[in-house]
Amino acid sequence: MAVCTVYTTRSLNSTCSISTPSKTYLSSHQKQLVFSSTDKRTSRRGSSPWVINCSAGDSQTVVIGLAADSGCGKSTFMRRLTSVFGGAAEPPKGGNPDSNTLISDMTTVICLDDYHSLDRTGRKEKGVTALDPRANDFDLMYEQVKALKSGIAVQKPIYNHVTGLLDPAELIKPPKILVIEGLHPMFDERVRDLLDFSIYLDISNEVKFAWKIQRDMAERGHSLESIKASIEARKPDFDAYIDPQKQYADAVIEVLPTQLIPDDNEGKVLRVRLIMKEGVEHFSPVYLFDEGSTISWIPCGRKLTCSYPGIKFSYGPDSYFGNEVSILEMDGQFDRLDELIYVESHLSNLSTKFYGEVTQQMLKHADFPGSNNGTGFFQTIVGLKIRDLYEQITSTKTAAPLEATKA
Ligand SMILES: Nc1ncnc2c1ncn2[C@@H]1O[C@H](COP(=O)(O)OP(=O)(O)OP(=O)(O)O)[C@@H](O)[C@H]1O
Ligand SMILES: O=C(CO)[C@H](O)[C@H](O)COP(=O)(O)O
Repeated sequence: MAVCTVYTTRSLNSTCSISTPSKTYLSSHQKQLVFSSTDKRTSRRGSSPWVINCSAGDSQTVVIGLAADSGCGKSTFMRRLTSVFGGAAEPPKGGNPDSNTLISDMTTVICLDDYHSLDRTGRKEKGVTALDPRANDFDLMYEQVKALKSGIAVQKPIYNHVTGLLDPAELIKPPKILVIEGLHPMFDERVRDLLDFSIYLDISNEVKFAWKIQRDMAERGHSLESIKASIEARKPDFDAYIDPQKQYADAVIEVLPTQLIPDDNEGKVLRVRLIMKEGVEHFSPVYLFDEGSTISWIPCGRKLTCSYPGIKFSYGPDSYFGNEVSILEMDGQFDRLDELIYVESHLSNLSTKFYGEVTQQMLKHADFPGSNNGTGFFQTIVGLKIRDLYEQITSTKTAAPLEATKA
């Protein structure tokens, strides 16, 4: 006898069904569907013939993908994003203290490291890195993201970064906004197709190295040689499996060394480019002064304090992996965050709810890495665009039945 429980956050008038090869079990008017059958379920990691479906109720899970290599600012970005929606993001209450999941009122952020199919020892034995698709279970990732998007809770595995082992699973309920962050959110076509919006953090090698040194030497006690060796060892797989995902992203935040200081090798002043795909549903790219024009702007004058090497903005249309894009670029850093309002007031399509909201968010998190340059600025803007996308998607869904009635 097999017993299966489906938790759904869909409305009470939604219908859930589970199809096995021999029968379809149907349940309506229930938030929790419990059923039993004599069918045998195949292993969780095998190709399961059980298909679980819930009809759309009045709730909707919007799925966002965030891809980047390790140590490239995903956690910092997530903290900025969840702050836009309000409330604190915390690990599941009473669960595994080493859980990688962060839950707030509106958002649940799951880390795709949890879909590593090989633990640290397993990878060592097989001679593969965590970036290698063979070390990850994309079938399970797809099944579970699809279930959450359909309003069904899942038992997600946990990869424990402290022990390097795969821990017992944790229950993840469908949130309003599900963020899947990690190495491979856009690698598998099936998972990619589930994303309502995708972001890639493209940190150039020079900058990645500077950040790694800062964190792993200062905070984790690693040596310079071991950091260099770890970056070199990951590079072939990074180039093969992680980097190519940027072609699918709706927005890319590219972080490069500054061009304002000739031959700069400190990596402290950054040139950051926000590459925004045109024609993405529910997403209108931000622009500077005049949409579609090519602009170069040095705002350092009476209203913005700029010490050496100053700040330079650029904006214009471009092409990226054959796609039409708009690129907003900022090279340099802010001296005074409160003056950011001057820059904000020259940008359009920011999806703010009130004048100065970007500046307010930046001031709120002035202590986060990147708050004085384009990384923090553009991450905050993307956070506001995601809020807008969520509001558009959910309002479209709730408006749809009305339209049908009218017709
Ligand atoms: N915008 C930034 N400017 C300067 N340094 C940054 C920035 N973002 C991140 N860093 C540096 O990189 C480190 C890693 O950042 P973060 O923890 O956000 O990355 P991550 O991608 O989540 O890493 P991991 O996957 O390894 O957990 C930070 O401790 C900080 O030193
Ligand atoms: O690329 C990574 C993503 O965070 C990690 O290196 C990967 O998850 C393996 O983790 P660990 O080094 O803790 O075994």
